[in-house]
Amino acid sequence: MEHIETDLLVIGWGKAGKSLAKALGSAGRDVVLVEQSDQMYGGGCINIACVPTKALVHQAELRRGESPAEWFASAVGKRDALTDKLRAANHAMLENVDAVTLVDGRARFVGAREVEVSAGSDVLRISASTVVINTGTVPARPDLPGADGARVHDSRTIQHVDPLPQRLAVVGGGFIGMEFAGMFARFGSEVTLLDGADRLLPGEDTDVAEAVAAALADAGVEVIHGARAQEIVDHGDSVSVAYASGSVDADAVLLATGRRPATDGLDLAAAGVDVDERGYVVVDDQLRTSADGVFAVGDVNGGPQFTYISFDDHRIVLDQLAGTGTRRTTDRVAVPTTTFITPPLSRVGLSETEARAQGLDVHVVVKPVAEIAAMPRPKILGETHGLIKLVVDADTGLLLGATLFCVDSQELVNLVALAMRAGVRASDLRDSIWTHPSSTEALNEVLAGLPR
Ligand SMILES: Cc1cc2nc3c(=O)[nH]c(=O)nc-3n(C[C@H](O)[C@H](O)[C@H](O)COP(=O)(O)OP(=O)(O)OC[C@H]3O[C@@H](n4cnc5c(N)ncnc54)[C@H](O)[C@@H]3O)c2cc1C
Ligand SMILES: NC(=O)c1ccc[n+]([C@@H]2O[C@H](COP(=O)([O-])OP(=O)(O)OC[C@H]3O[C@@H](n4cnc5c(N)ncnc54)[C@H](O)[C@@H]3O)[C@@H](O)[C@H]2O)c1
Repeated sequence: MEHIETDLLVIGWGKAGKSLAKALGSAGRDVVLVEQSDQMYGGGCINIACVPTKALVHQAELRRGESPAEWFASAVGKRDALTDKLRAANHAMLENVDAVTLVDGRARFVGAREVEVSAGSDVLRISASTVVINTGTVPARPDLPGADGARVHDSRTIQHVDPLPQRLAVVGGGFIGMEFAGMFARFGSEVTLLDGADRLLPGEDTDVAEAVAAALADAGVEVIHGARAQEIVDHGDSVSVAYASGSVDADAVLLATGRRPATDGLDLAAAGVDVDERGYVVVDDQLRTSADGVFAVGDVNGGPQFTYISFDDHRIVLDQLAGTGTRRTTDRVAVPTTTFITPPLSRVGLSETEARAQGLDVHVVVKPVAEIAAMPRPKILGETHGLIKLVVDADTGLLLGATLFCVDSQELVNLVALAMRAGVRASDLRDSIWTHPSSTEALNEVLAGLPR
């Protein structure tokens, strides 16, 4: 059996792993990166997750005319062309670094910092001074009768559903459920979203959840709350999803009920790597596992599941391998999120409910987007759903949090997050000069509601 020894072994081509491989390989350190699928070069984000789904959301928003199925098929073609291009670019990016060796196959630990990689009948043994586990997550199929039926999809397979389902039942009202529900409604499917909770976005303020529900309803999504799916029945030419108080008929079902760590067959125990009760690799605030010299980065370590968090994970590990060794996950402040419904829902910091629950003295300013006179951009784009809400510390005048449910919010939230990190006062954002017509200029008007 061939045996390779290397400085750094990366298992899985996730965002953190590829960034580490590029940085250390370019600095001349020997790196081996193992990826199990040639369809996943570059990792989940560019192949099956963030980028292709947002390409589909965009195509859905552009849809005009009377042939939903044709539009969808063409959108999927554009999606595939984009991912093919990105996958090739990602492969080239690492292939062109002399010190990086790319290995196709599935890795399995056989000892401390030692793996075997199988690709067909070939087996390769790799030992490394440092190992980085970056294997990501996979959909967590709920334990429901009928969940493995032919008409039942996860977030990956639904992107190639053929034909476009006339009726789609989406199970789960989290990030994936809401994004796909909104997208398929815009493609022309009749969408029913079943969610186990009493209302959408149970962690958000009521006015925000109501605004999101209104936008989804206007897009044609029917949301049924308190509907925890119990059984899926395939009727041959259709499918139904049963919950405690009823059932919904559909042509296809999307299960969007969360994800689980991709550690099957990795034999983490052989490396002395501990996992928690959900199977995620246990790490400290510098992403070190229980095994010396083994790190876990990205979704598999149980942290927030976002590409930019995986990217920041790479910075923390890189800092230990080639820097000062001081960077930690606890350094993260004001980390924003965006759910790509239409318009996008972006959040950073505390909600009003969270701030008040902490006993903070706050000023809250909020305005429906349609009523923000000094922000014509949503009217220009013809998308005036949503609201903008900011929570400000009454004592310091500093921003504590923001909910931006409006066009361009995936950009605007980054500016607000930076302001929070840099200690910029809300009044400075209110009094700043912003370009026109932009979405940023909403800050002039919405923050004008603060007491002077
Ligand atoms: C539908 C969807 C939409 C999303 N949209 C967004 C978004 O808009 N914005 C955002 O920030 N995040 C989004 N996310 C989350 C985001 O995709 C992940 O947080 C991100 O990809 C981080 O991944 P990672 O670094 O953990 O590794 P991944 O990108 O998951 O890569 C892990 C790699 O490891 C490989 N692998 C697994 N096991 C082995 C093994 N034993 N041997 C070899 N290789 C192995 C896998 O094939 C895979 O290529 C979305 C997720 C989904 C599912
Ligand atoms: N825009 C983005 O950044 C983005 C987009 C997609 C995914 N992601 C990441 O991927 C992760 C996984 O997304 P997800 O949507 O699968 O998980 P999630 O945890 O966000 O949501 C799962 C939802 O399913 C519901 N649920 C669970 N079992 C159910 C059942 N039997 N019947 C009805 N409802 C049920 C839960 O109440 C919850 O609302 C997210 O947490 C996020 O980190 C990010």
